[in-house]
Amino acid sequence: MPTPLADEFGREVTGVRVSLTDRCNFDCVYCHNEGLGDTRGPMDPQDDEMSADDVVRFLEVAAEFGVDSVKFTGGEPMLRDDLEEIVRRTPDSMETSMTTNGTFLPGRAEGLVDAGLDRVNVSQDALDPDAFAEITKSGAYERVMEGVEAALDAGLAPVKLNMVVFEHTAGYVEGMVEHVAENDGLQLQLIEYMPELTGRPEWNIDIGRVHDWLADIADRVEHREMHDRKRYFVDGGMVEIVDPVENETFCANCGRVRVTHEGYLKGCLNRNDDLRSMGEMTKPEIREAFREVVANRVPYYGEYLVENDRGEYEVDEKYIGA
Ligand SMILES: Nc1nc2c(ncn2[C@@H]2O[C@H](COP(=O)(O)OP(=O)(O)OP(=O)(O)O)[C@@H](O)[C@H]2O)c(=O)[nH]1
Ligand SMILES: C[S@@+](CC[C@H](N)C(=O)[O-])C[C@H]1O[C@@H](n2cnc3c(N)ncnc32)[C@H](O)[C@@H]1O
Ligand code: SF4
Ligand code: SF4
Repeated sequence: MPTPLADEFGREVTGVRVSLTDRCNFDCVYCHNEGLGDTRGPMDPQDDEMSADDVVRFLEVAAEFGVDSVKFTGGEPMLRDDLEEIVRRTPDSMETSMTTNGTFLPGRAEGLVDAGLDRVNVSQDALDPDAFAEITKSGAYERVMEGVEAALDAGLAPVKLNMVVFEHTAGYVEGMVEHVAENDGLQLQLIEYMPELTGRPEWNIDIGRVHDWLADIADRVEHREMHDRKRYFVDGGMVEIVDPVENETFCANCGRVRVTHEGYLKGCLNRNDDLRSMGEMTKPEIREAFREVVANRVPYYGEYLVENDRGEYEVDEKYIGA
């Protein structure tokens, strides 16, 4: 395996997150759409989306640089009819995973596994259909539950359930922790609500309290290398906390480059001032662009944003207009 590229903060890039579309059949109230804003708009295929060839060309270059995992996301990645083709053509050296709202997994999960999908995360913010409908602006609760079943039936266990923890869902955390403890093949990922790209800071809840509660009831706690995330083991279930907000340790352990649906390389979820188009690039040009994007990556909290005397984060002057 080639040695991965590292940025000047010593962060090796071993993973890529590829947004395959910014279209979506849901309209979740909190959605950051991987840093690109609103998902609302037409649901038909759009001309601005990377073709399967473009995605594969990029992944082949990333694999040459020792990137050993890819996450397909969106928008809703399963709105892409050529997803199976993309997964099939993903370099074998990469662990291939996807984050989806789950509605299209029934009928397609098995084909995706045949194509080489290794893992899936399904977003499920509550076990209550009414709360679910209110958050996602959709009535597809049953369909999502069927999607989780389809993924398990296709052999994708453990399936991670993604739950964004914010004002609307805080009351459902305990039930979700019990749910994954009681059901084999499920894990829970509690994602701190990120207000950076969506506004509405009033929806924040204190994720520290969730950590404390889990630490009290957990049999065991582990730290994952990626982002130094904590994993709590509760009654046989696994609960991981994703807490990137104002978390310098999280950013210091961040080793992933993103690609937007339009084929822009993006060094950080929270930034849009470092985008670099791959457009019609040839492989040698993509290699050069990838090297540059990695070289220019900086931890968002702690470097791009620094804490001032009042305890607020502000952009370090050296990055303004850079
Ligand atoms: N700020 C920030 N948030 C992230 C990062 N990675 C994941 N997140 C948040 O966590 C959400 C869920 O991530 P997923 O796409 O399900 O997957 P993951 O947790 O990154 O990866 P796995 O656990 O390996 O499946 C993202 O949409 C973000 O909201 C990151 O590098 N930075
Ligand atoms: C943008 S979605 C794309 C994939 C797919 N449509 C889905 O919902 O799983 C990826 C993940 O980001 C999470 N997410 C979206 N907006 C967020 C926010 N403001 N804060 C924290 N997580 C967020 C979602 O819950 C989902 O798990
Ligand atoms: S399903 Fe995913 S992409 Fe769609 S609105 Fe919800 S979080 Fe955003
Ligand atoms: S640097 Fe921080 S905010 Fe940016 S993608 Fe990495 S973990 Fe997320």
